[in-house]
Amino acid sequence: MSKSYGGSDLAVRDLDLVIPTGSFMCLLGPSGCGKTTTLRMIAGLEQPSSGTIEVDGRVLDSVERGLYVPPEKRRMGLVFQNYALWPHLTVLGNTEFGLRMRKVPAAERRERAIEALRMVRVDDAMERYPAQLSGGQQQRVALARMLAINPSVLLLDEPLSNLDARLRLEMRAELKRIHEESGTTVVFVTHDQLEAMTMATDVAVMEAGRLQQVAPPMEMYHRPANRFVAEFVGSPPMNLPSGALAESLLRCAGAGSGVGVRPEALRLGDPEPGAWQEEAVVEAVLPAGSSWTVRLRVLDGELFALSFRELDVEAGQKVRVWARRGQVHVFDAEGVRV
Ligand SMILES: Nc1ncnc2c1ncn2[C@@H]1O[C@H](COP(=O)(O)OP(=O)(O)OP(=O)(O)O)[C@@H](O)[C@H]1O
Repeated sequence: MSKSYGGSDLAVRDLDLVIPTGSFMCLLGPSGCGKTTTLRMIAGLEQPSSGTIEVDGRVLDSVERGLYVPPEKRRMGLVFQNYALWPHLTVLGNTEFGLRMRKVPAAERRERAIEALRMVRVDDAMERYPAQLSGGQQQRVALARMLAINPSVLLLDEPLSNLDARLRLEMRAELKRIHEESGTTVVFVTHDQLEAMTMATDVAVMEAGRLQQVAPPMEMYHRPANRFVAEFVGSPPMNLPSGALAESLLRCAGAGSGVGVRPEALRLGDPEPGAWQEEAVVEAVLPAGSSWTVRLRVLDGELFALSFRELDVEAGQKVRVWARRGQVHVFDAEGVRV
């Protein structure tokens, strides 16, 4: 499918994406790449300009056939970044709200709401009002409200971005658990590659409205389809040198127009036979407690190396830097990984 707003440039271009039932699919990409637009089309809040959307063999949108199913008939739950809870309703009241709208009888409503609250672990605060909850608890209630309606697909648009780092980490683990427990298909929009890597069963990377790659996180990490994905996924980002340093790497790794090597693939010291290697000067050592990042000057360029063991080097020191051949990524002139 594609989407253009009012005839302007395409916000989403020829997106062809299959989201397996029960998967946790992260739509990942920089701001403005079309993630939210994609999610809103799945929800039925926007209509595609061309193409179709199908869930379980049921066509929800088909521009060509003039078909459009409104949001409330899609059995999807949508949670935004700003998950407004009703301030005058208790946690239980908020969680029951969607079921009330769907005219579910009172007893069943209560039972389903309590079950959802138990799943997100705020069942001990059912009688409280949103103002009496922490940010993380409010977020959980917003989730419970969606889980209670038993959606076939749960759509989440950066739901963790308003939380502090500690809570975000906790909620990532929680979301993962809730997904595994509920078996619901989740589509999660984020620009945070770590969020995508840690939670998703599948990641779809987008850039400028175009899908770049769909793969399980570790596959995306080890075999990025192109330069964009290689640079976007991973922290610190992949080294993508040019000039003589790139040529040195290419001489070892194979023919291509571009080359990349992840910081953690670079080692210091005696190289293994057959490895790529060069002499380097340590420019800076950046210890971070559990890891060490080193900036190296190599030929006409620089490389960041990352180690999870303490490095016994200091600035100004000469060292040998090396990497296994198989860990050097080669790209062709179009930036596609060879
Ligand atoms: N309602 C709208 N009207 C016109 N243009 C829009 C509208 N919504 C989004 N766009 C444009 O469509 C493109 C994709 O936007 P979208 O919000 O889908 O990106 P995104 O990847 O979710 O970004 P972000 O992470 O910043 O939310 C952008 O160029 C944006 O300016």
